[in-house]
Amino acid sequence: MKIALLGYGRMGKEIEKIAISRGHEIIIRKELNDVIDITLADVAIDFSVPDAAFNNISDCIKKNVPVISGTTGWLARYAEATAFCEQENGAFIYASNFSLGVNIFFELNKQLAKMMNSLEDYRISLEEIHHTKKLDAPSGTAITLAEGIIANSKKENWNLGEEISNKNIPIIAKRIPDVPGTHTVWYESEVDTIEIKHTANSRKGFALGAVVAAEWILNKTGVFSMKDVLNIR
Ligand SMILES: NC(=O)C1=CN([C@@H]2O[C@H](COP(=O)(O)OP(=O)(O)OC[C@H]3O[C@@H](n4cnc5c(N)ncnc54)[C@H](O)[C@@H]3O)[C@@H](O)[C@H]2O)C=CC1
Ligand SMILES: O=C(O)C1=N[C@H](C(=O)O)C[C@H](O)C1
Repeated sequence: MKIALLGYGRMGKEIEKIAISRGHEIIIRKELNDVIDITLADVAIDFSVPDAAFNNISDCIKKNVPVISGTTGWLARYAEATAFCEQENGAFIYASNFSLGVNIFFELNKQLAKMMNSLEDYRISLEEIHHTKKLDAPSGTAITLAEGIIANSKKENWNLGEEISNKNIPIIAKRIPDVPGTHTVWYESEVDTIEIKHTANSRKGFALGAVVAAEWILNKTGVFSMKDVLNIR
């Protein structure tokens, strides 16, 4: 496949290595306001910055190039992007986290939320730890985890910080140099604690998942998720 990388930072470079090792070619490495001809690519992979993701994605959809996006922090415009994709008969996947391990962790988190739903003695909280260069907080992955709990419990919303009520899920965001991404969900009572945790050891798992998604979306139209790509049911 001929791949356009929209964003050639830490993730763009990691994706390039994996893509080449799987026999693909990187034909575009877009940074900032570079002018590119996206139609030269079979597929585009966007790991850019929150302010750029929506325009990068809509440009691909407009020009009929399937697009994978892992950029976080732009989700206020996600519904607009999916509506545009449906309207234009495009192909689009967004995932807050492309690693296989985290996508399994998402399902575990939903199951645990269902099991804990009626146990009122447990206080829930979420923590995400990332490197100090990360622009957004909380992480996209922490938001997906919180949404998974909300869909399967009496919780109604999440908030950044330690504030706790019956209805909310507090998300603590920590920034520590060089941490690729660690997410923990806690249920704490007076007598014990249940903890589920995912630790990324490097960015390789995110990059591999993004390339696998790019291979999968070729010749498809529609809005998909990593659940579709990985066939998780
Ligand atoms: N979904 C996932 O599995 C993962 C998502 N991420 C997310 O991916 C994004 C990128 O992460 P990193 O590579 O670590 O950041 P980075 O800061 O190393 O790279 C972002 C790059 O985007 C470039 N950029 C700025 N404006 C642009 C534009 N208009 N078009 C194209 N590129 C532009 C920047 O110059 C920079 O090189 C972040 O939002 C991060 O949260 C990161 C890891 C995994
Ligand atoms: O910025 C990062 O690095 C990461 N961002 C994603 C997120 O916001 O969840 C995924 C991963 O945790 C790394």
